[in-house]
Amino acid sequence: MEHTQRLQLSVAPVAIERVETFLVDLPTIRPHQLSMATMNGQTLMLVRLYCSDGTVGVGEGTTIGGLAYGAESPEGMKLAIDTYFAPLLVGADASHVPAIMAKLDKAIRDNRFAKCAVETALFDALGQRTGLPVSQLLGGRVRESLPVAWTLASGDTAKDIDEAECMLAQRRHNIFKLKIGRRAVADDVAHVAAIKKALGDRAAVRVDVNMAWSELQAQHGLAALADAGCELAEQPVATAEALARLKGRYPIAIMADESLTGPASAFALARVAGADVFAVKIEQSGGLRAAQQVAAIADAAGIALYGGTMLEGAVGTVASAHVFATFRDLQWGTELFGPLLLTEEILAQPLQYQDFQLAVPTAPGLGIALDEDRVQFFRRDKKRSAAVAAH
Ligand SMILES: O=C(O)C[C@H]1C=CC(=O)O1
Ligand SMILES: [Mn+2]
Repeated sequence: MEHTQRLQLSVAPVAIERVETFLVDLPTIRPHQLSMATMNGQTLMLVRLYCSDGTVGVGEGTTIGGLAYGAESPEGMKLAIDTYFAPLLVGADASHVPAIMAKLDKAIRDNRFAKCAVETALFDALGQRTGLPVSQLLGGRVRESLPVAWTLASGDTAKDIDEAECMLAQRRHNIFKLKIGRRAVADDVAHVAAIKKALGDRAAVRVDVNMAWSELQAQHGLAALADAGCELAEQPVATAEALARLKGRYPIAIMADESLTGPASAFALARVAGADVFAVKIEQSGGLRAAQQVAAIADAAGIALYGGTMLEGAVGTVASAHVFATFRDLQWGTELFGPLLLTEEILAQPLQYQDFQLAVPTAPGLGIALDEDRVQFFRRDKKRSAAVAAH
């Protein structure tokens, strides 16, 4: 009897009744300097799907520096979902996640970040409906916590060393990614070498060039970085072909980030042996299942895995954590520190970062609850109307 009831529950249609999107603006704890932008704050595009069984799924779309990193901005994602996604979602059976995503893919080109936000919300609601964490819905987790790197990007060597020492003392991070590519190659190398020398064997040091180098600059830079004890360089150059030519020439791992925009690009990069490591990002991949496909391609090609971030807030970070928890191998750990870069907590219960790891939540769905008052407070539209009312 119980079995029959469960079966009915799992096949009974549940309609998406309403789609809500809004922007949340949060300050960063310090300016975050990347080669293409300096961030003083982060904007989260949150989407909520209200379903006929009372479940409400939440998802996040976030990027770096407005349109500096990619073609989708938070404002653009909101517009796309309100105008083009919502009519396709309302009335659809919320439990049929792959079918809904196929419908969206057919009607809407690209828009990977917005699709990822919607797929996250669908899985969150499905998890609440079934009592399962998103990682279980994605096939099952193989680890309960994830190593988390921290990015040093204050723009100042001494400040970065202090920040790293602080993180080591708190046992929060012992892997550091340094953002370089803004200055002359020699200056950047000196910056990295000074940090590695100060930290020694207590920490791993990696760099992210965010495509800023020419191939010739990369030849000089990678050789010098390897000598300085830097273990990995992320996207030193822009193209897959240039990455492939650099890979294997120096004793430093080459990781692809911007070159990965979903499974097809992962396949193309694997074919030219363009990287030692893939930085898998759920938004860049176009969703949670697409990120798993990118990881499967890496596995098949003998390419190692790293769990990347678009500096998402708590919702996108937890969605990523559920996905990365399902990877068979995660040789280079993750960088799921996004919420820690923000001054404000928007969850009722903060995520658990300890002993250099992030714990993957175990409750149904994403396993998190928003602090509704704080979310409402930081909503862009609420702040505007409050300002208008004051005049
Ligand atoms: O990887 C990127 O390019 C984006 C991002 C990830 C960490 C960070 O500080 O910036
Ligand atoms: Mn990167």
